[in-house]
Amino acid sequence: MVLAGVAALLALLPIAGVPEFWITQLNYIGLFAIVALGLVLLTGVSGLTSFGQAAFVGLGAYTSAYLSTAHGVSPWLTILVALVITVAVALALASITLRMSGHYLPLATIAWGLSLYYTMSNMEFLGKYDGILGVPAMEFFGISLASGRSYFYLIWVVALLAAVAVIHLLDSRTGRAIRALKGGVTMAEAMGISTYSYKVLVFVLAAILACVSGWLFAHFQRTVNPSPFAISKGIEYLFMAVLGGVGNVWGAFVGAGLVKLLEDQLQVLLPKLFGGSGNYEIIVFGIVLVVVLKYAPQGLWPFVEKLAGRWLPAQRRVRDWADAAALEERSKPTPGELLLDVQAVRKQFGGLVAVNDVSFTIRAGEIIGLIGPNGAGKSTTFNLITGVLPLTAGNVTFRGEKVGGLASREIARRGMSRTFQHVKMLPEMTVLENVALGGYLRSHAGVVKAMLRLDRDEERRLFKEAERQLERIGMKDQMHELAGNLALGPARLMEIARALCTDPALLLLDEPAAGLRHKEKQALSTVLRQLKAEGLSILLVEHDMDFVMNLTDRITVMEFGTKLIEGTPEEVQASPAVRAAYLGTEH
Ligand SMILES: Nc1ncnc2c1ncn2[C@@H]1O[C@H](COP(=O)(O)OP(=O)(O)OP(=O)(O)O)[C@@H](O)[C@H]1O
Repeated sequence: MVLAGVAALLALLPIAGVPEFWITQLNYIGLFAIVALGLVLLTGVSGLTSFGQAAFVGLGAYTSAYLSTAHGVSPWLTILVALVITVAVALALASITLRMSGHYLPLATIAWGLSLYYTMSNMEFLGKYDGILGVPAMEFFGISLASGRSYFYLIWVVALLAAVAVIHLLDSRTGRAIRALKGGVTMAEAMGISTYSYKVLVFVLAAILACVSGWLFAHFQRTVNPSPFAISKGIEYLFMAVLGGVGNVWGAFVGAGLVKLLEDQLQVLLPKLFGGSGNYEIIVFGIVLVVVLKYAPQGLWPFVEKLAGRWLPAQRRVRDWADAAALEERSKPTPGELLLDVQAVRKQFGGLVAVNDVSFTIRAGEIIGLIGPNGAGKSTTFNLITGVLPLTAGNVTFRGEKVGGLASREIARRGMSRTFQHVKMLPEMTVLENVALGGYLRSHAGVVKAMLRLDRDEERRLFKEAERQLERIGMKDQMHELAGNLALGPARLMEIARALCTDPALLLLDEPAAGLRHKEKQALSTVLRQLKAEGLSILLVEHDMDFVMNLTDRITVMEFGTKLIEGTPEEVQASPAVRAAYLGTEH
């Protein structure tokens, strides 16, 4: 509704006598916003910082300018060539840079941003620093788009369509996978998501958006030269995204608008103030960026949203999945069947043997406890089974298949699902959406389907399943709450619902009772008992002896990386060795 209103208002501007100057400004804002939109996806949503987007704008602009001037190719075809080149370059750069972490990635983006800029600037056939003149205007079914007023429609139709496509994408199976990138790779991979593939995907999508903006830019300016594609412009694009609110699609528009308007004012004002000419506005931008990062790290969009919230009702996901078909389920193991066989697994961290040839088995329908004092090697064993850590030696067989050495997402695909000692979730998503992330491997819709909203049937099925799992653990009433607002107890339960949403054959819980209050522990215990009654098999890594004693069928006790004893809770409780291990005395 609001979007339709904004679109209608924009459509009226060129015919409502708005001065040419403002139409030109709005054209630039639309062009910049398309690039910043890519940065919202890349930096805001996925946590990958790029200073090099201007180079992709240049690729789009130069490809179209060259082909349309030197070879007379229609701009409607040049965009296809530009996109092919951009995707190829983005894939090549992604393969080199996206495995880098920390500060190396932004540094690498500066490096290739500079390389592409100087490549474009030194090509004879691209006119070197003079660039290409006489780029033809576009036509749309015989209508000339030579004037800024007519071109305005093309720019803003593309910008708004791109925004809507990104909004649709973010609210989809793929979007949840992309959003999971920011929460670290371990959780996403445990849900079956190939984090590297999704990083490449957002990188390519951001490059495509920059390329489209460059293509539009070339036929708007009708001339291209290297300066708008320099690294300083790349920094400015990032500044727009950060200023507007890098976590939100509309932040890209707010940021692009503010930076463009501010830049124009400052370019007039500052030389008057300081005398002489110079890019003084860069200094002001730098200061503003520091202030924004310090006082409003989410950018300005949240303020706009808060203001708008006074008049517009808060939007809640419409519960439209009541009659959706259930998701398919995997074949379940028969009770008593050997489910997990851990055979002499070993993990060495340098000279430290954290797990020393530990073996145990789990049969379908059992709850098995893995306990031991701090540092005994429980979590490491757990990570070896789930593929988070590679085995130094030994093997793990799951449902008759060797899984030792597989990536954790491959193990998840085979029906093992886990929770984490320190809850890993996406705090800005609702409880329901977090749980739906667990259904990733049970669904298929990709980027294009999501952008075109052709994934709604599957989404309804996913949300129905997520709601069912929340109901199973008694959290249905909280499904619309933001996950970040949950207390620790409900957050741990939410993780269990997310793991259940993967339709596991074996559920692995890493210290689920840690940090819980007595009442919360009781609630958790009830849920786990109920899951067992429903036939689920569970491996429980726990520190809390009492919690484990009342729940499990069998217990394996570890100490200093080795298996101390295995037996029923009664046997373990009666063991002097276990008591000594917990009390820290000799045995
Ligand atoms: N990545 C790592 N690098 C080096 N040492 C590690 C690593 N992870 C764990 N360790 C060491 O391995 C040993 C076992 O740790 P682990 O976390 O598996 O124990 P735990 O039984 O789960 O303990 P807690 O109950 O405190 O979580 C500890 O001595 C720990 O310091």
